[in-house]
Amino acid sequence: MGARGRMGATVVEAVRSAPDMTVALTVDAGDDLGSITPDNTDVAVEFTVPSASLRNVLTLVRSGVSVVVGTTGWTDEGFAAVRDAVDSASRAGQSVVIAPNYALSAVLMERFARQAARYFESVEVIEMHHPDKVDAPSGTALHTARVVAKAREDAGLGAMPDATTGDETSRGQVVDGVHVHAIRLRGLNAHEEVLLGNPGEQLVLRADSFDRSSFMPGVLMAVRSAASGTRPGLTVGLEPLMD
Ligand SMILES: NC(=O)C1=CN([C@@H]2O[C@H](COP(=O)(O)OP(=O)(O)OC[C@H]3O[C@@H](n4cnc5c(N)ncnc54)[C@H](OP(=O)(O)O)[C@@H]3O)[C@@H](O)[C@H]2O)C=CC1
Ligand SMILES: O=C(O)C1=N[C@H](C(=O)O)C[C@H](O)C1
Repeated sequence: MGARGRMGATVVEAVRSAPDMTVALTVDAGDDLGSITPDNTDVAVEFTVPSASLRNVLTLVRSGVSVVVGTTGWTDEGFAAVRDAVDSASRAGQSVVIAPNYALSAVLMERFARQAARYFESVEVIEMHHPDKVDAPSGTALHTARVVAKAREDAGLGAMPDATTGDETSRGQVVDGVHVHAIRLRGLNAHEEVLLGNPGEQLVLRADSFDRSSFMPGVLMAVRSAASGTRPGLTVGLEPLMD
């Protein structure tokens, strides 16, 4: 799904180049999703737009196909709807993987941020992307902020120091207490920094996807997992597959 888009086209080429995979169908906006069935497709890959992704995934799951999803904009309600649908699916081993970022560098950066969060007073997230991106902040930045906030909460840390008063529009979006800043700049692709601060010291974690090829090993890893049927149900994020 989304085969003519920037990510979709890159995925089509990656699957064509993979020795153990074939492209069954390419589908985009306006095409009939009903053409994708378990008879012609083991795993559908979905990179479309946040407004269409939930509907696409539910349709595919209900038709018996496993799905790997890269589209961003997912909510807890969306995850719950997909979890229910795939758990009550009739085909054994059917699965859905939804990950905001398939680049190994970004997944590892988030893991390191989770490990580090408990040791610092302050944490902020900055994401930087190409200006053709429709959503902000990025799905990855939202996910990172939630993961960091959870790690801080688990460690018993309170609110971060911030003396800002009055108009706070310059302080970014606050996600579970973590400030997230979004930059859109021609020439960039997909980049994220997590800044962690203590009195007299700073740790900067940074992941750069210079090219969409960076996402392909993770996408193919998720496709292989879904095709194997060894991890039925919903998996959120790539990290559980890497472990
Ligand atoms: N998880 C990850 O690792 C990554 C995730 N992403 C995410 O993937 C998504 C796609 O990004 P990108 O490829 O750059 O975006 P593009 O805009 O280049 O591609 C989106 C594609 O989806 C198509 N589309 C739009 N609506 C529908 C619909 N209802 N059903 C089927 N197809 C539809 C568009 O068609 P048309 O142009 O005709 O409207 C287009 O071909 C974004 O949410 C982005 O954040 C991006 C990179 C990595
Ligand atoms: O739209 C993009 O380009 C990207 N989207 C994903 C996101 O929103 O996190 C992943 C990556 O940042 C590239």
